[in-house]
Amino acid sequence: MYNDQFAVGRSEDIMKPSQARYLSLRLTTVAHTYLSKEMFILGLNKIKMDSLDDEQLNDCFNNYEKTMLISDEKNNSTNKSKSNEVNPKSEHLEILFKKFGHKSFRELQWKIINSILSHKKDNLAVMTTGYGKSLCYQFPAVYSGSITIVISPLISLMEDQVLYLNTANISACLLGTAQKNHSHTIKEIFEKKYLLVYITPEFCSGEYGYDILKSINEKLDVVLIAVDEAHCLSSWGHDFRTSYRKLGLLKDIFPNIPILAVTATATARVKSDIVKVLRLKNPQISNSGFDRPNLYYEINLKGDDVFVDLKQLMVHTEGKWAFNGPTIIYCIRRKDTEEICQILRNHQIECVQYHAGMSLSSRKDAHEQFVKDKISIVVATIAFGMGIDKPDIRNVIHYGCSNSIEGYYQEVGRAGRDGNSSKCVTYYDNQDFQLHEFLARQSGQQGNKSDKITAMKEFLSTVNCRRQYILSYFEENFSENTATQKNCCDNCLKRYKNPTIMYEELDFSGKYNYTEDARKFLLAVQALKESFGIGMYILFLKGSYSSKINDHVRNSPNFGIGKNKSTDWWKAIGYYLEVKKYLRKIHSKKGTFNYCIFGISKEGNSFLENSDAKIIDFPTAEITRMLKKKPIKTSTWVNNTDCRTLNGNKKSLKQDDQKTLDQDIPLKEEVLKIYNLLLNCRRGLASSLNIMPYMIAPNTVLMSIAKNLPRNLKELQDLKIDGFTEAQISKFGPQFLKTVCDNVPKEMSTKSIKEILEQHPINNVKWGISSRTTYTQFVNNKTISDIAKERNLAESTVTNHILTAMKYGYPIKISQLGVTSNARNIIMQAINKLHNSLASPGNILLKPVKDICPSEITYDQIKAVCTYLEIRAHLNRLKILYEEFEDFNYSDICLQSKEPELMKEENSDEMLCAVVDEFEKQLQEDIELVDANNQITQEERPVKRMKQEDSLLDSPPR
Ligand SMILES: Nc1ncnc2c1ncn2[C@@H]1O[C@H](COP(=O)(O)OP(=O)(O)OP(=O)(O)O)[C@@H](O)[C@H]1O
Repeated sequence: MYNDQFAVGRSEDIMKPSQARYLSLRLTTVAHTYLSKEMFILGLNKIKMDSLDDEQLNDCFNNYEKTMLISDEKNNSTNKSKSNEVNPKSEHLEILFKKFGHKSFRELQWKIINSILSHKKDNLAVMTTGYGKSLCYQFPAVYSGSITIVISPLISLMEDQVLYLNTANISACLLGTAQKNHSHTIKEIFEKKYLLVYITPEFCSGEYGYDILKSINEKLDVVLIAVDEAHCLSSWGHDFRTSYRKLGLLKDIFPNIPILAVTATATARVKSDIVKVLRLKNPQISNSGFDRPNLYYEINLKGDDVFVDLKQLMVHTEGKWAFNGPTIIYCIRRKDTEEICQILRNHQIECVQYHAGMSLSSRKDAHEQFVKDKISIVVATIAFGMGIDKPDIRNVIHYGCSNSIEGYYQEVGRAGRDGNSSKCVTYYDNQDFQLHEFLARQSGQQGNKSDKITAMKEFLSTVNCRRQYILSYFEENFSENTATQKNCCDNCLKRYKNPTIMYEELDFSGKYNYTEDARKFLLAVQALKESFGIGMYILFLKGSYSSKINDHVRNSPNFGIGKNKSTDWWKAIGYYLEVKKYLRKIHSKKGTFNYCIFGISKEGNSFLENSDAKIIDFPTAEITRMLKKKPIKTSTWVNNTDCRTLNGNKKSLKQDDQKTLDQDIPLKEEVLKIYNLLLNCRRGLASSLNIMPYMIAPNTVLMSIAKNLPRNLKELQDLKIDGFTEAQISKFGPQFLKTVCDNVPKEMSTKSIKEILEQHPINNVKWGISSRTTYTQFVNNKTISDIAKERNLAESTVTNHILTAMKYGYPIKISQLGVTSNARNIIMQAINKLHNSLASPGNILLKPVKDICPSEITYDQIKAVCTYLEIRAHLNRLKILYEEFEDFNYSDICLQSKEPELMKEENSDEMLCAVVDEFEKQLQEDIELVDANNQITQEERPVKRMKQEDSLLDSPPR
């Protein structure tokens, strides 16, 4: 049986796995040498793909992909020599900026677009949520003036895109089997009125649709066929649609037009399915990776009170609790969505409910209220899924865990599509797993789903970086060197706060010794002949009098060996042993009743047999909760390892990481005020035009306007704000400008530090010719050592010149002076330790600071930090609103004392908090002193350090 549809399940008529494996590997070898990817996949089909197990199939693809990668790299390096072809030309960038509002292409976007426009190549692109897949198929149409046909699974998604494109003056239409005005739209398509034609897969495969598409191909110029959410065509994907399966006919209709298949997630099996079903010819396969550095992952056990749990993520403002931005709360069951909605409403919190049991019109209504910013919380089952194009969702909360990492990744992927920091918080308990397992048994897909649930358990209980866990789960070539950051997940945040000194039972590296507990548990399993579920083993360990335990078992020498620990403790140990595969799960069936029992795995047996074997590992979340806390000495000098160096690999921040950190910077009250007014203005515009607010302008655009306060169209255009197209500026710019002009009195504008320091110079700053020369060279990209050599000066003299320039108001980034955030923290802690203050650092002696810092901290780094502190103190005393240096606040990230978790947890990063508190206190005292001298009342005084605004779009995940 040569199977055409290799992804249809396992055939009975199979060859032996070893045979299949041999063949597949052989084929891989042959493929490396002779075959295109398409041929390779077809070849694999012929050796009865369904006879391979997952591992074998993955091996095949991994081998193949590795070879492809190597040959791709080779090709790339040869291609790069013809570099004219590789880089976008000015005409591409012009269209990109005018029509889409972006200044440059993201790396894969251009690679794909170029291959379509220049080489008519088929493409399969796996790009993480928010990467910018749509540009890949929209740009070729706009650039070439020819049609792109886009096939997408959801009408609502297509409607949104059509609306958005039309708002941006890009002509687009939608054709679906259920659409009215068909004939009129079709007539307009043939009149060449549209560049983008969105169609449903059903329309495409119907007879009528087929004919229309055929004549489009014959009569019009088509540049590309795009298949969005392409994973839907694979039954191995998580959203299989039968209508997608028929999309192979696209190659019959458009034999010479390139196809681009895009999706956010695809395993090797799904990718092969896509290539096969769509009959892609020697496709270029691109993968953006799965990293979402702007997402913060946090996992908690459910508490006794839902509202108390949710409150942890809210802020209290104007007498009400609220999340800091649009929020989705996912529940496993419909009835949970009802309950949680009710709980929120009882606390006067507005929310809408969404699940598949609601009528279509109520679902549509709920969806609309959420995406149109009328209501900011939706409590939903996972039915609220694909098609949510809202870019500014700040929180995705799971009240009840997902049943797979794939599902979790998709669900949390809805957060932060605009690239801004967003939180993904899960509350779970063991009943969630039981529920998922029950549902898996009901669906008859127990084996596959059960493995996925186990992986989810591992993710929930891991004590390592969760971001790295996700990446290692999806990425075959994942390297543990992927940079983490202190705010990428709860585990990293905890590690950042140094957990090793927080619990008595942990060793210095924060690990727990599981050996004794694991041995006891496995002995219980052995005593009960590996025939029961976890509950029964716990009864044995606890020496229970339950009638379920018979006398024979009761007489076992190990009966009751776990009496001294609680049932919850043993449950947690049981789950740990399951996740770590010391226990093996056995699915059984009695009549129609499906159940699971646990036996001892090979690893479990070898552990039991070797009395010297030890299990020392990080504690799971459940275990951590039950550990005894240990008081922390407040005077401890915590030289925290920056989380980025977790694996001992110091890595510089990636651009996106930097972006996440930059968003942590608190904003001035005036900026927030204008920003909120602009949000209102946008809401009004959206409602009158009946479109989504983000189609008018993304939040980031409004924030940029609020920060820069343009007063006329030219000033607005000159800002060249990313994501604000020419069409949007001309349509909506005037309204935003009016909002700015009506609300910002001219004299209230903030001043640059340079302006302020010119009028109010810092005492004794001499801005001589030598300093000026150095500064000019420095801004012309010469390094400190280059300048020193060229001018025959000591490097420290050059650094002094640059610091003088800073005191004179010239914006210089502290990072340009070689001061990393870690070094800065260490120096600030040292200064605070010696001077009990950071607010008046004028008289700091450098040597004592140097003496208590690690040896790698240099005098020049200390001088730089002192200069920053000196300028800040000076500005704060003047009490004039100022625009920050580009990364002036960067040196202040650790001074955000308003981190809820940092403040909430006992024994938290005490040293840092002490620094923060001291700094704030001193600052307040200084201000009060000046106030008293100048007789200025509190009300008159402009606020310098701004409060974290509740509705702030950029508020950092903590
Ligand atoms: N080259 C670019 N430069 C800057 N921003 C970009 C660029 N390309 C896309 N974006 C922005 O990225 C965001 C996400 O784009 P898009 O909706 O196309 O992503 P996506 O990959 O389709 O995500 P999803 O899987 O969530 O639908 C949008 O706000 C878009 O404006």
